[in-house]
Amino acid sequence: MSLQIDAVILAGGMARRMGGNDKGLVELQSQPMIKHAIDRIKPQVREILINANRNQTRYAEFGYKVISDEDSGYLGPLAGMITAMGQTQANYLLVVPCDCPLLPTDLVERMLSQLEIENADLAVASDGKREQPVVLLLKPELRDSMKAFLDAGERKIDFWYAKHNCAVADFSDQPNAFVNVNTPEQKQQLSEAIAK
Ligand SMILES: Nc1nc2c(ncn2[C@@H]2O[C@H](COP(=O)(O)OP(=O)(O)OP(=O)(O)O)[C@@H](O)[C@H]2O)c(=O)[nH]1
Ligand SMILES: [Mg+2]
Repeated sequence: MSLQIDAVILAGGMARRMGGNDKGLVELQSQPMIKHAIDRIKPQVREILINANRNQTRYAEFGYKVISDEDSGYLGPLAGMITAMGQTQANYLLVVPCDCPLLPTDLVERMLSQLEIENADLAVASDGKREQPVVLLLKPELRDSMKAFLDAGERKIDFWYAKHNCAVADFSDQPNAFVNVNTPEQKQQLSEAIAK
C-alpha cells in the first residue's frame, strides 16, 4: 500500500499585519489567497484540511473540511497543527500556511524524499537562506510530543522540531516559492511581480 499524505492549510491566525483581515480570504490576482495555496497543494496530497478560526462557512465553500483550533486562544500555528494531527489518518501530514501563494509543485515529493533519506520524524522546507517553520511534513504520531510542548507553555515551532530528528529539504533552486504575504504592501509587490 502506498503512503497516504494529507495536508492542512493554516489560516487560523489573527493577521494583524494585514489589518486583521482574514488573510486566507484576502484576494490576490482576483482569488482568495488560500485558493492559490489549494491549487498548489491539491495535486500533491490525498485530502486537504483547512484550519480556520473565523469565517468557517466561507472557507467551507472551497469544498474541504474546515477545522478550528481545539484551543481557541490563538496560541499560534502549533495550535492548528495539533488539531489537524488529531484528525488525519494519513501516514504523513503536510503543513503549509495560507499566505504562501507560490508553494513548490514538487513540495511533497522532495520533503518526503529528504525525510526518508535521513530516516527522520519530520521535514522542514528551506529556501536556501532560512528554514520555513510552517512548511513541514510530519508524522501524526508526533502529536503527543507537541501536546506536551504546548502544555508546558512553549509556542515556538522551531524549538519544538529541534527536539526531533528533523530533515531539512532544500529548495534553494526556487527561493521565490516561499514568498510570504503578511502585509498589504507585500501583497501589492507580489501582485505586480506576477503581472510582469
Ligand atoms: N491555527 C492557527 N494558525 C495560526 C495562528 N497564528 C498564526 N497562524 C497561522 O500560521 C501561519 C503563519 O502565521 P503569520 O503569517 O505570522 O500569521 P498571523 O499570525 O495571522 O499574522 P500576524 O498577526 O500579522 O503575525 C499563518 O498561516 C497563520 O494563519 C493560531 O493561533 N492558530
Ligand atoms: Mg506569514
